[in-house]
Amino acid sequence: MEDCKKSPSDSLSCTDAIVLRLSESDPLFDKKKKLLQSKGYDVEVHIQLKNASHPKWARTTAEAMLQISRIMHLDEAELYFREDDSCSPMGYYTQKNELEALNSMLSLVNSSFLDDTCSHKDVLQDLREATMQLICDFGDKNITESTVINSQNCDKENYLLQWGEKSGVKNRLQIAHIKGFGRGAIAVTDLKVGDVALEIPVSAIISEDAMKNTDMFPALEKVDGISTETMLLLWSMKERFNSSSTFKDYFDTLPEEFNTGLSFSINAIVALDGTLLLEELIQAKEHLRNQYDELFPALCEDHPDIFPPELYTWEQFLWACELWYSNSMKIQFADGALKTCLIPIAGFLNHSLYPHITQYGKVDSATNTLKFRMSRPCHAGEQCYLSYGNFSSSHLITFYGFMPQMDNPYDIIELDIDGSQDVCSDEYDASSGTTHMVRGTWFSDNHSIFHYGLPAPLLNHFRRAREDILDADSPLLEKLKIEIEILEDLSLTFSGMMENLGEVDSESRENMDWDVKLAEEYKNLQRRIISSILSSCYAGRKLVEDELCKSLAKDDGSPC
Ligand SMILES: C[S@@+](CC[C@H](N)C(=O)[O-])C[C@H]1O[C@@H](n2cnc3c(N)ncnc32)[C@H](O)[C@@H]1O
Repeated sequence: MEDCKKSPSDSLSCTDAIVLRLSESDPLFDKKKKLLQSKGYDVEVHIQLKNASHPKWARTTAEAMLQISRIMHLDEAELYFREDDSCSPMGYYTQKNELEALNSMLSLVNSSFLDDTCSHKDVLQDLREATMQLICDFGDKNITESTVINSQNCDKENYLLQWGEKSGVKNRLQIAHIKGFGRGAIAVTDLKVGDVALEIPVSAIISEDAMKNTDMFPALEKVDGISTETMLLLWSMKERFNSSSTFKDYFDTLPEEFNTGLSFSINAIVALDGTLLLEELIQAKEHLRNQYDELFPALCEDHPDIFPPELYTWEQFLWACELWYSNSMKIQFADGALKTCLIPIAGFLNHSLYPHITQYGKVDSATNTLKFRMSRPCHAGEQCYLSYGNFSSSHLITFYGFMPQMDNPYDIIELDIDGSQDVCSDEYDASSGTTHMVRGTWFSDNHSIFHYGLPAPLLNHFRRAREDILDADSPLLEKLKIEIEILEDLSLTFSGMMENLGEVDSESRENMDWDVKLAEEYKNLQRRIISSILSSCYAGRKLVEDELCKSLAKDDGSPC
């Protein structure tokens, strides 16, 4: 799941201003700086509280802060696909970016509020309300379908909740079986922005500390080059069968099979022919098999009492890999240490592109607990979602075994084009030197001529490649001809990709095994993305040809 990330903005508060500041340690600092500057902002923006003069100040200021905060929270792909001229002042990049941007504003306002030196509490209160209102307005525009919930009896899960209560867990979630999700967490009461849905004491978190107190640790320490994560994984393979484990109730809730891409059958792998996921899965599995072969049977032979061979088979190793990939979280502890952990109860939270909880990776040093705070409201009875990260469907299939139901803006196809030559001089230089990519063109609002719903950095890359035959003063006619060439080249590339995917499987999904079904769904998604690009190229070509025709008619007076 998602790493605990340092916020891209180091924002400050002071007595009479709120300061939004882009952190210099942000790996995308230069690109974001240019984007901010192109919109008339600096990397540090002071919001003067004493300027709050008119009744609409709070709302207008919150909206302006949001524009800045959005940019500060963009990731690489969001930055690449941003659309300047189509983005209305209140248009958002992705739902996750919007929530992060709004919540970081809220925490900034809240921390100013707690600052005793601040003499503008009434203004801050208005700003807080305006920000909360923006979160609610955004929620109203993005209503997620209510999920059919089957609240069956969950004995093992209930034991775990009881164990949690005894261990000091504070919980406002109930566990239920949800169609299409396995188990999930449901809000017991209405949860507001900022409410803590779940609070787990550090003592109830499974981290390397549990493993370091066992007789396994001294043996593992001697293994050359072994990582702490691998030690922990090997520990969990045995601990799951330990009837006196502190975490027995947690291990009892884990499934016998995880059904991630790592356990795809050969039929599912074959079904992925023509997709990049095929290669990704094969490589991931090969990597794990090599890792297993490096450790076993050697460890079992050297320490049969610590590593009983029947617990350390390849199948059990793969199960543990799937457990850690699909359920672990990277947590920053109070001493600053970053550790990969399993978190009982929090492990029931499913992923969404429009999550309720976005920031959860840092232990609160005052309480020594991990808090799962709401970034948007969740009504009683609704499923409460987490964000596992900005992952593509191929990553989610490989390591989690599912594909999001909503359109995923992180489903990108990277193109084998060298972008390092893109030394920038135009308005799109924020993306120079990056990998070029495409995604479903339905995400774009701008399908007009010279845009076509395709990413500007990609189009500009191709335009630059033809710079020797074109300059800024070239006649429109020449420019249009080049546009046609670019669209033709793109059509050719993507037609080839489409052909590689082969015919659509006509077999009914009902009769397919889970993995073949998932593989087919993934392949259909790839077809849909490529088809949208081909349609955009086709429609774009028509637009350019019409323009070309008009331009020729103007030049020689003939009718178009
Ligand atoms: C951390 S666990 C969440 C709890 C899990 N549903 C269970 O029953 O134990 C992660 C797993 O939940 C499932 N999952 C998470 N988000 C999902 C989603 N949006 N759609 C379908 N399955 C999801 C996947 O099987 C994933 O590997």
